[in-house]
Amino acid sequence: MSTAPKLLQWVGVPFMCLVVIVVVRTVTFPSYQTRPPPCNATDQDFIPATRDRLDRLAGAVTFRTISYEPGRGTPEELLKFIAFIGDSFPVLHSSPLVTREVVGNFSLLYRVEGSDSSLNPGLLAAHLDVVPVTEEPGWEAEPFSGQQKDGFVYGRGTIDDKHNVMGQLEALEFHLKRGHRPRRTLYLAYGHDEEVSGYYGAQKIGELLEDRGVKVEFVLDEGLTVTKGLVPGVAKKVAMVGVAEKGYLTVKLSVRMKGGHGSMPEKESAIGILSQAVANLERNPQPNLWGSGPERDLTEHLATEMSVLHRVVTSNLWLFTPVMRWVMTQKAGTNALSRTTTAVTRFNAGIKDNVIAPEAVATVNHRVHPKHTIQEVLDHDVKVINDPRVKVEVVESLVPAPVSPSGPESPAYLAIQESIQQIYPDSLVAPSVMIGNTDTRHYWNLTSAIYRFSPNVMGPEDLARFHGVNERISIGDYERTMNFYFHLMLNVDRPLVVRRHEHDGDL
Ligand SMILES: N[C@@H](Cc1ccccc1)C(=O)O
Ligand SMILES: CCCCCC(=O)O
Ligand SMILES: [Zn+2]
Ligand SMILES: [Zn+2]
Repeated sequence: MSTAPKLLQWVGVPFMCLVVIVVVRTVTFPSYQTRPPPCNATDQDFIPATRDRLDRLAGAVTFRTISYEPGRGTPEELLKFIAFIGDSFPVLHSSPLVTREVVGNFSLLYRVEGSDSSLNPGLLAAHLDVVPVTEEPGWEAEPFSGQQKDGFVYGRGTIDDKHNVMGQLEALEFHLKRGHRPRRTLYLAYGHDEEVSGYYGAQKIGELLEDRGVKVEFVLDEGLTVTKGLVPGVAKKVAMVGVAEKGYLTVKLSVRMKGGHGSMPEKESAIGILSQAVANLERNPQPNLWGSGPERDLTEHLATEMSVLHRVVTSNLWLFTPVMRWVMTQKAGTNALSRTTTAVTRFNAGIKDNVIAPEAVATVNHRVHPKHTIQEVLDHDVKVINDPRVKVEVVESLVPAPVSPSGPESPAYLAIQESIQQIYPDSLVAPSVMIGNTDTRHYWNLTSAIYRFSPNVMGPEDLARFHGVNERISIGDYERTMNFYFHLMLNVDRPLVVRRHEHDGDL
C-alpha cells in the first residue's frame, strides 16, 4: 500500500474518531442552568431606592472606617458609624425580636429571633471597615463623600462592603416594619476589621457563637458578584457564587548589604538584588492549576450557554484543558481563578539620595489556589528567586477554605441562586472560587455551607474599583442589593429542603 492511504489510515481514522467524540460530547453536554419555582412576590414586596435609603448609604460612606493593620484602625469613626446605624433603623433597633451585641468593641452581632426553633439559624455577614484611599489620582467624587452623581453613589466602601451592610439592614427594617415575624432565627454579623484579616472582629464573633454552641444552616458573606463580559464566550450575565475561597500567603523578602557613601557603590546593591528577585517572581508565575479545582465547575456550569467554539472546548475539557489554561490566563480576573496569584504589594528601601541603602524589603501577597499548598507556593518562590542573599519570611498565611456544597445537594445554595434569579432574571448562576479573602474564614466551624456573593453587577472595567479609584455602586444595583436580601430572607425562612428547580431546557 502506498504511503498516502497508509498515512490516511493511521492519521485520518483516529482524527475522525476524535471529531465524532468531540461533537457528540458537545451536543449531549448537560445544562446545569435551572429556574426556581415561580416567585409569588407582589408589587408590595419591593424596596425602592428612595432618597432616604440612598442618603443612608451615602451617610454610611462618609465615615472613614479605615483599617490599616491588625489592631490599628479608626475607632472613633467606627463608633460614629455604629451610632449612625442605630439611628438609621429605628424599627429594627426597637423590635422585641432583635438583640444587638457589640463584639470586640467595634463589631456588631444582631440576632433576629425566629419562631421555629427547629430551624437552624442563618448568618448574613458583611464588614464595617474599608481600605485606605491611595494617592492614585482620578476620583470623580471625593472618596468619603458618598456623592450621588450620574446615577451612582461614589465612595470607598460602596461595593466593599457598606452596600451589603446597609442593604441587609434596609431589607430587615422593611420586613419588620410590615410586621414580618421570621421562622428561622437570623444573625447579622458585621466585622470591623475584615480588611486586616478580622482577628479582632469576625474572629471574636465566630468564637462567641462557637462558645454558645451555635450551628448555622448557612453563611453568606461578601464575594464575587453578578458579572458581565468576564467569562469568555458567555454573553449573558453570570452570577458567581463563591463555594470556595482561595487561601493566602503573605511573604516578606529582605536583602541586607553594607551601606555607605553614594559616591562609592559596590557592583551590586540591596535594592538591585531585591529588584531582580521581584522581577523573577513576576516573570515566573506559580503553576497554572486551572481545571483541577472548583473553578472547573464554573466553566462546566456555563458550557451550554456559550458560543459554539467556546462550547466545543468547555464540553470537552478532557481534551482542551491546555487550551482553557491559556485562555483563562489572558485576563487578571480569570487568571486569578487559575493559579496562585503573586502580587508584589510593597517595596521599601533607601533613606537619602547620597546614602547606599543597607536594606531593601518587599512584600508579596499570594492568593493560594484551592489545590495548592502553602509550602508548594513558598518552594516555588525560593526556587524562582534563586538567590540566598534574599531572605524569604512568612508573615501570615491561611490554607484554602473547605469547598461548600452547591447545586442539588445544597438547599442553601439553591436558596441563594433562587434569590439571585428573582432579582436578575436574565442572569446565569454558577458556583465559583472567591479570589479574594473574607471574614468567612472565622465561621468555618459554624457550618460547611459557606457562600460568598455580593448582589451588584461588575464588568471588566469595574474590577479595578475594588480597593481602587472611583469605587461606586449604581442606584439600580443598590436597589437590587436591598431586594436580593429581602427575597433571600424570605427564601431561607422555611425548612431548606431541595425543591425541584426546572432545567432551562424543560421550560
Ligand atoms: N478581604 C481583603 C482583606 C483580607 C486579606 C487577607 C485575609 C483576609 C482579608 C482581601 O481579600 O484583600
Ligand atoms: C474581591 C472582593 C473583595 C474581597 C474581600 C475584601 O477585599 O474585603
Ligand atoms: Zn470586603
Ligand atoms: Zn476589601
